[in-house]
Amino acid sequence: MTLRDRLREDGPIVAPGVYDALTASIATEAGFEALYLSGASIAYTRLGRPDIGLVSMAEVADVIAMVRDRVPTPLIVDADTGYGNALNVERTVRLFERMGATAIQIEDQTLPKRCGHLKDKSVIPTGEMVGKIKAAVDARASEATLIVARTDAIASEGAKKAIDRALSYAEAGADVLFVEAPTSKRQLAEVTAALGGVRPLLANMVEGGATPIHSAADLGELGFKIVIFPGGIARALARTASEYYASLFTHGSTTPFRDRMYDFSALNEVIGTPEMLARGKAYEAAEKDADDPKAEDAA
Ligand SMILES: C[C@](O)(C(=O)O)[C@H](CC(=O)O)C(=O)O
Repeated sequence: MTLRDRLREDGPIVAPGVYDALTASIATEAGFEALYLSGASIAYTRLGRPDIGLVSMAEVADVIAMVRDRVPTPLIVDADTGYGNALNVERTVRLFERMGATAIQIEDQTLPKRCGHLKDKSVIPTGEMVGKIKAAVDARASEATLIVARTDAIASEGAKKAIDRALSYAEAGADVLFVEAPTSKRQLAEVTAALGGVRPLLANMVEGGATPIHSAADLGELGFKIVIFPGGIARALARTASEYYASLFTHGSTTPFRDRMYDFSALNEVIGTPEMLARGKAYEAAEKDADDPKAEDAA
């Protein structure tokens, strides 16, 4: 089922953040029906830096391709501002779609953008963003590719103006609306009351961010259709990494940490080593059969 079809069915779609092929495959194995390729998590893990517009279009495209090579799970890709104006958006949408994005999210921040949960954000004029959404819709090769329009306007213009912007972006052709960083349950409900009947809505859960954390079930009841937990995995892994390195530094051994780690064979299971090696062997056997004239005669 395409993500577009799934959006017409009941129940919220929970899309956990991923930032590489390993996290994408582990999340898929856990059972999630869609994944969110988080720009923040790429910045945190690849650059060890904040989500302030440092990651380039080509770097994200690379990650999409590597995730796609590993899992077929629908992938919602964070394209930040589209890396420039409407013409940059065109190129971004074409490239990300080719690499395997299922949905592409474009936001209305000025450049350089910053994480929606940091202070001092600013937004471009509504008309300019409408042009960028139109460019995104026109640039996609397939109707199956969804365009997610995000507005960051709550912080600078308030919820009412952010909702008006989202309505304009829907009119421009956006398939999914994402009003970033409501600061209370009341504001989350204001968003769903105004926009729930217009387009499927996306809610963003950032642990310690501006929006109070709710479960996917609660957000589904409020009227959200997609719930992302974009940076949670980077926060969980960063904490594990700190504790792991501190333990190794103190003890000069990984043994005290062993019950919190996969061992060699457990990780090999996670990354599919036995299955891959078996496939390699099967190809070797096929190659040998093809070289062996007796095998050909027998066939
Ligand atoms: C959704 C988001 O754009 C992301 O990059 O994943 C971020 C999330 C985060 O910083 O944890 C955001 O701006 O909300």
